[in-house]
Parts: sequence; C-alpha cells; structure tokens
Amino acid sequence: MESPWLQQSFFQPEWAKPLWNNVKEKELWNEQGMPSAVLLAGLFFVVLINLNAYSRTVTGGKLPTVHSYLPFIGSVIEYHKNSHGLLSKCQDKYGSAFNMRVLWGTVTVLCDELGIKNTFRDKHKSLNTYYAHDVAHKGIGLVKNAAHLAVDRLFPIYAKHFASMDGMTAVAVAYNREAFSLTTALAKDLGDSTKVYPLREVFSKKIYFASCKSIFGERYPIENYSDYLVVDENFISVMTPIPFFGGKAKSARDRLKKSVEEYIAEVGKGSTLEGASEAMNEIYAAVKEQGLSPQDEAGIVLAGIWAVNSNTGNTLNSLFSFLLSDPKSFMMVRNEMDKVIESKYDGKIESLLAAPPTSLSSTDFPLLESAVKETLRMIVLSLSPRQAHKETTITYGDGSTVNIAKGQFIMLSLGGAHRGGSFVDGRKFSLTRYVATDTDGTDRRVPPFWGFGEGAHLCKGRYFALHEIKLFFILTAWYFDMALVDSNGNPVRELPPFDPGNPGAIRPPKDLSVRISRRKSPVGKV
Ligand code: HEM
Repeated sequence: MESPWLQQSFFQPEWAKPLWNNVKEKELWNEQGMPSAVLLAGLFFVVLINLNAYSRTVTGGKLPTVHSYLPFIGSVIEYHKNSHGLLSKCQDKYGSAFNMRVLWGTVTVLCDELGIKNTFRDKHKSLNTYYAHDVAHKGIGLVKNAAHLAVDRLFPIYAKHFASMDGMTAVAVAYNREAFSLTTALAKDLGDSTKVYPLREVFSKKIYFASCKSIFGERYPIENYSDYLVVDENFISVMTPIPFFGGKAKSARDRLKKSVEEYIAEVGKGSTLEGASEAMNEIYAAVKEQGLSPQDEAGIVLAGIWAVNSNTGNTLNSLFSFLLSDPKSFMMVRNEMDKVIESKYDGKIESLLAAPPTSLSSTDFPLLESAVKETLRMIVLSLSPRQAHKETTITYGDGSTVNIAKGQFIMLSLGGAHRGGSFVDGRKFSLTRYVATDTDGTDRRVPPFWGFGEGAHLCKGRYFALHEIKLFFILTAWYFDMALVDSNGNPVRELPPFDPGNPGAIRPPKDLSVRISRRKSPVGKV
C-alpha cells in the first residue's frame, strides 16, 4: 500500500486559492519534480531571493509562465513551504517546461527526463553553478565571492579523495574505525536493555561524528553538532539575507563558524591542519594559498562541512525509515549482509571493516546498494540550479527546444522525474529497483538515477557518501535489533508524511524514533 506521506496536501493559503482555481487536485507525486543537499538543489529558493541578476531580461523562449497575482513575490512563498507540491501542480497545468516568476525575474523549470539529462550534460558548455555556490558560501560560511575558489580549485580535490575507490581509502579506513567505535559504545551502553532514541540521535548524529573525525581528526569539536543540526535543518533561513529572519538559525551558524575558526586556530600549522586527513589538508592548503582572513578560511571550511554531512545524514535517517517500516525489506538486506560476513569474512565484522572500500560494492551488496539509491530516488526533490553564461538551447519533452538567454537561470524538478515518467510504481519504495544484476548474473535494466546528479557537476563525494551510509547500515544491522516507533513508543507500521519544507530533499518527521536493543541472533556479536 502506498505510504500516506506521499499524499500530503499542498500549501494553499486562502489568499492563494485563486491561483489554483483551474488546477485539478491530483496526487502529489503524479506529475513530476550546491554541493550537497542535494545542496545546490535546496539552494534554489535562496538563489531566487538573492537574485539581483534578475533585473536582466531573461525569457526561456515561449514557455508558459506560472500565473501569479503577486508579481513581486511570485511563487517564492509556496516554493519555500513545499517545493515539490508547487512544481507538481505547475507541471500538471503547464507541462514539463515552464517559467516561474520570482521576485524580479523568471526561472525556467524543466521536469522531464530528456530536459533533465540535457541540462546535466550541457553539451554546449553554457551553464554554470557559480551563483548558487556564492549564495551557499555567503549563507553558511559568511564568505563572499567564494564560488570560483570552491568550484574550480576545491571541488577537483574533493573528487580526487571522495569520488574514487582508491582515492578515498585513507579516509574510509579512519571512518570505519570511528563508526565501529561509536557502534560498540552504543552496544555497551545498552547492555541487555532496550532503549528508545530519536532517529537522528542514532543515525545522522553518529554519521556526523564519524565523518568529521575521519576527515578533520580527533580534535574536531564534534560537540558543535547541535548547532550544525539547527543550521542544516534551517539552511534556507540561514541563507536568506533578510534582517531579523531566521535569527535562531543564524545564531547557531555564527557559533558553529566560531567553533570551526577555533579548531583551525588550534590545529593549524602553516598550511596544514594537524591530525586531519590528507584530503582535508590538501583542501586546506588550497584555501591557505588565497591569503584569506581566519574568518573567511573558517567560512569556507564550514561550507565544506555542511556539504559533506547534510545529505548523508538525511539519507541515512530516510534509509532506516523506509527499511524499518517494511520489515521484510529490512530482513532481506540484513540477510544479504549476514551471508557476506559469514561466507567471506568468517563471521567477523572486524575483517570486513579492515577490507578495502571496494568490499562494500554492489558486487557483494547489491540489495544494500539498491536500497540506498532507492532511498535517494524517493527523497530527492529539486536540484541543480544553473545559470547560462551564454545563450543556449535545451531539448526536452518530445523534442521541443527551449532557448535559454545569457544570464537566465534553470532549475531541474527531479522529484517528479524520479518518481513519475518511466518509473513503475514510482511512488513506492521498491528495494530491488536498482539491483543491476539478476541472480543468474545477467544484466538488468535499471531506471535513471540522479541522486548524485550527472555530467560535469556530478557529486564529488559520491563514493565516500555511499561508503559511509552502507557501512553504517552494516554496523547497525549487525549489532542491533531495531523497530521504528512514534513519539509514544508505538510501532510505526506506515510511514507518516515526510517534511516537504526543504527544497533539496524531503526529511523524515522529527518525532520518529527507533527502539533498539543488542541483537539476539546470531548471538555473541559484541
Ligand atoms: C548521500 C549523500 C550525497 C548526496 C545525495 C549528494 C548529492 C549531490 C548532488 C546531486 C550534486 C550535484 C549538484 C548539481 O547538479 O549541481 C552534488 C554535488 C557535490 N557534492 Fe554531493 N552529495 C552527497 C554527499 C557528498 C559528500 C559526502 C561530499 C564530500 C565528501 C560531496 C561533495 C560534493 C561536491 C564537492 C559537489 C559539487 C560538484 C560540482 O559542482 O562539481 N557530496 N552532490
């Protein structure tokens, strides 16, 4: 049965009703859909209200424009509340490409597979992501004009260390160690008892700890997690340059930045950070070359911390939400894991942890890999704002083309494309959807997957991200028995609606918890 959270209603204030008079109410997912959060994605709203570039004439060809009675606010408010709901309605009414007026300009939205693929592939090399990265660095790190440094200088270093199996070996080894010690500490703490923890406490918080320690070293102040969480959950407010708006989140951002600045002051020796990974040291050395102030250095490092952690934490929380609310799927993935550990590692998880990162690949863990990709497919909303630095055309739909003028912004509505279009039962979580090989070894056709983007801006941390999430699943499922419960401790049989108020990816409700105890069988795990 389809989860009710897929059927939530749109944000429809009374004053906005006339906008939608002619739009028939349909199921939310019927129509369609920087680094990390699906970072660039989520930034779109912020890009919109930051756009002074919008005073230029930009059109997007002869596309229909979303009707709005509020020309200066356009669709911004609805987008902020429920980006996917708004884009779905627009796609329903206007088709798979349309323009949306926002404040003083227009953005072209593409919703179908061909338009999305062609925008990602950008064969005329006309589109860039600088504006969005400037907005992110300014909002998260309070650093101005950092996009060229980030995109041209730092991202290739991220790619070298986090988007290749060999390149990420050192960080993965450290990550395995940290994740293992956090898991065994929880197991010891539990003893023979059963406890209930908020979902985020068991998953996203721990992945933050393990990832930050493995990248930044033992002296990274992980106690800044509570501020990080406030910033991450309110990143739209943090990036919105309106005075008195998002005060609590902005204060958390200021404290978080201060803690990063203090960390750098403590471990920084010339252009190295003592105790940090080789990857972080290479990134830091490139930042150091710029001769920035300590505050700006900290701001750039902080933007990176957010990029590294935001999506992984949310994906891990969502993965466990999907799997624990469907015990059959959970058992299938756990059985796959048990078999691999028994047959290849003599029943010793420590041996798997000591193996190179390739040991977690889809060859041995096809179901787990598919579960992570399927989770991303289900939660991704819209992403990848692009700006044209020269005029270009993009083919979409049934072969139509749209002209994109120089300066024009494009946004991809991935939510619907990922769950509608060619997807069979696209609104349901299907564990095996991305299993690429049948049990007899023959290749299967898997549907498109844009959880990490595509083309030149494909995620530069994707291998590490997959490793982090898969390893965390393995450790947790090996050591613990778990059940998803609500705030009263009652078992959750159907997932409640996810929170749509983040334009990058939906998030599980905050009151979901996990009831956890040490795994009884096979015995003697700890
Ligand atoms: C589940 C976790 C993650 C997801 C879903 C994710 C998703 C994405 C997506 C969709 C993009 C492309 C945005 C666009 O098209 O403009 C992206 C870009 C990027 N990601 Fe990730 N990401 C994840 C984790 C990470 C991690 C762990 C790192 C670093 C270690 C990272 C570093 C980056 C960087 C540097 C870019 C910018 C690439 C570019 O513009 O050239 N990401 N990510």
